[in-house]
Amino acid sequence: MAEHVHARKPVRFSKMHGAGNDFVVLDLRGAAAAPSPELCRVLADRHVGVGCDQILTVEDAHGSDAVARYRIWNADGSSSQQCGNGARCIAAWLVRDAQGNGRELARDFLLDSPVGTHAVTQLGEGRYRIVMGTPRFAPASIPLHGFAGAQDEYVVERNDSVFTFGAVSMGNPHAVIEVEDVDAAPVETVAPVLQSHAAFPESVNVGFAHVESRQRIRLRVYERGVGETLACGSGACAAAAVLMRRGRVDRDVTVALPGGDLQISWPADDVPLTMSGPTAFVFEGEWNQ
Ligand SMILES: N[C@@H](CCC[C@H](N)C(=O)O)C(=O)O
Repeated sequence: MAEHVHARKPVRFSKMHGAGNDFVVLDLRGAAAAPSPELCRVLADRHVGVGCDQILTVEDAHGSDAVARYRIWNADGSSSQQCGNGARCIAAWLVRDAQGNGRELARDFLLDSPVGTHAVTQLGEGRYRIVMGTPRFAPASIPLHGFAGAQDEYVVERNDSVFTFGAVSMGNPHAVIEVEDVDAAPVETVAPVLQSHAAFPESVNVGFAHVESRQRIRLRVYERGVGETLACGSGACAAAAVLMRRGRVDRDVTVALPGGDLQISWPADDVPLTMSGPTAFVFEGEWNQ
C-alpha cells in the first residue's frame, strides 16, 4: 500500500462544516494511506478543487475502544494535531455512516485523534459535545520558546512592535490576544507576524478575543495553514481557557465566532474542557484529478 493517496483515481468525499469551518472528509478506513500534501492543497483549493479549510480523514481506530480515528490536514497541506469543529463533524459523519449500514451508534462514544481519545455525546439536531482534553499552559507543551514557566500573558517583540498574548495547547498551539473591538482587530497583519515568530517553532493559531460579558466571548481566529476561518473549535477552547484562567469569564461560556456559536465548559483547571456545537452535511462528491 502506498504511503500517500495521490488521487490518480477518483476520490469520493463528503463536504461538511461546523459553524462555517469547512471540511472535505475522506473515508480511509481499511487503507494504510494518508493524503499527500499536494492532494490536500488541490482538494482545498476553492477554484480548481472542492474548497475547504481542512481535509479530515476517517481511519480505523488502533487498539482502542474508539469507533474510529481522525486526522487533520490544513489547506496548505500541513498536518495538525487537533481540530475541534472537525471532531464534531467526524462524529456526525460516523453516526450517519452507521445508520447507512443499519446500525445505531450509542449516544456516547469514543473517537481517537492524533492527541488522544475523546468522549463524544450526541446532543440531537446535529449538535455534538466533545471532551477536548485539559488545556496545557506550560510553554514547552505549546511549544513556545523563550519562557520557562506558564504565564497569564507573554510579550514578544518583532521589528519594534510589541505583541502581548496568552498561549495554550489544546493539542495544537494557540495564541490569544484580547481586543476591544473584534471587527477592527488587526487579524491579517498581526497574526502572520506571530505565526512566523521564532517564539513559535511550530507556528500558531492566533485568536482575537473580546469579552462581551462573563458568559460571552466574541472571537476571530487566523488559523495556522489556512488564514482566517469562519470558526475554529480548538481556538474557541483556547480563548475560553485563557480567559477563564485569568478569571475574566465564567467557567461556562458561549464563544461567538463569525460562522456561529460554540459552548465551552471548563469546570476547573485540572479537569478536561468540553466543547459543544453544530455540524452540517453540505454535499457528497467524487473528485477527479
Ligand atoms: N479549525 C480547527 C483547527 C484546525 C487546525 C489548525 N489550523 C492547526 O494547524 O492547528 C478547529 O476547529 O479546531
